[in-house]
Amino acid sequence: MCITLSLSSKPCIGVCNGSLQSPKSMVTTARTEVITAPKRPNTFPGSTKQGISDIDLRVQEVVRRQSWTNNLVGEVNCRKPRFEPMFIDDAYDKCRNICAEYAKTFYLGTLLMTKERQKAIWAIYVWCRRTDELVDGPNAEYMSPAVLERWEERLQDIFEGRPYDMLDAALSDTVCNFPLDTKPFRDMIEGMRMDTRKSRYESFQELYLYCYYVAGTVGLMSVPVMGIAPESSVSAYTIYNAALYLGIGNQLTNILRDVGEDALRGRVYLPQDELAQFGLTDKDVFSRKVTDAWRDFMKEQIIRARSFFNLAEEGASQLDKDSRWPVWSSLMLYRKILDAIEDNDYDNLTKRAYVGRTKKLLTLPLAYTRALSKPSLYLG
Ligand SMILES: CC(C)=CCC/C(C)=C/CC/C(C)=C/CC/C(C)=C/[C@@H]1[C@@H](COP(=O)(O)OP(=O)(O)O)[C@]1(C)CC/C=C(\C)CC/C=C(\C)CCC=C(C)C
Ligand SMILES: [Mn+2]
Repeated sequence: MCITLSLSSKPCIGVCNGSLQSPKSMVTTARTEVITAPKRPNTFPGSTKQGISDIDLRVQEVVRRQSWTNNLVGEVNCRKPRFEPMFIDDAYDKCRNICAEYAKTFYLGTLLMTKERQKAIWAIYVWCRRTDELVDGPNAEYMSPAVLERWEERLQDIFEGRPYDMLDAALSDTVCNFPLDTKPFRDMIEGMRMDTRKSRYESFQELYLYCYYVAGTVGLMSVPVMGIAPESSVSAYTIYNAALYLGIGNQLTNILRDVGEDALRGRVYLPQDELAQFGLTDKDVFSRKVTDAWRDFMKEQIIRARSFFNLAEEGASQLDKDSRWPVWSSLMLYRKILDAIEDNDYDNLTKRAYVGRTKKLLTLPLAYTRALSKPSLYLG
């Protein structure tokens, strides 16, 4: 299946008519519940040994602000367009089909969620996938700063109830049903900008920022939809952090799986200073030879990716019970990719680590069992 990206400023045929553009005033209601000040950790997982950097603080600031959106009920950020019920059902169906086609296992996980939530997650998935396709997809050669600029304007239109096409309309509807904020969406676009400008990362801090932009943001977008379990006693801030860490863990894993493929595109998403500590350079990446130094380097990278999954675990159990299964599935399946890199004796230069269908299917009931576990009282 192909996701069409229509980025010209011409209106799209048959979809964007006047009836989609009727802004309604925004109603925002704050819940009365009081959020206690989160405990401030001394170090963040992205921190260097030298301490907390500007990047950690910037990312944490976004997480803190997003955790406040969870305290909002009603039509947040909503200029509700007057969609015909059949039109909007069709729009969500299209999102559903794309999600089922591109992310089969994850799609299966969404089936347990409430109807409203699954539709919202499909709409967000499609927007993220289309954003990623701008730089990674078949039309990537047309990528330019202007394209991203236009995509960002379109995002604003989505949030203001002026969707450009059907897939956008599903997201316009979603932002009226859940307290979503534009910031993580904008930051994902910023990640695509970064990807077009940069092909090397000097340190883990730089890479951490990239991972936040392209994947941590997905975690932040997902929590307001998935919901926090009413019996959870930890702060929303802690749960949003766990979501951020799951996104980062997924992206780091993705990077480790794809080192060889990325190198063929001239890209190295590995911290240059850490490569140097193991006596390695870009040349070793491009040579596609798996040496002992490479294996030792990879072992450390895998330990770090796993540490993000460990941090995400407790947060996954704090989500609303119907939303936990897809999250546990994603966490457990991505972890298995790291195991597969080990099974390939750390050859991610010429091989793509792969989790077979049987292993995937066996993981789903295990994830389901984990999803049944109740939120613990204390998240250390
Ligand atoms: C339940 C669940 C997993 C929900 C998220 C659904 C969603 C909106 C996914 C969008 C993913 C997407 C298309 C992102 C665009 C950028 C991108 C491609 C990032 C990489 C995804 C994996 O894609 P793939 O393997 O297909 O990569 P290629 O492009 O083919 O190379 C990423 C690795 C990011 C994935 C990040 C997540 C799915 C975030 C997970 C975090 C949560 C759902 C929060 C859970 C909450 C708590 C409290 C733990
Ligand atoms: Mn991609």
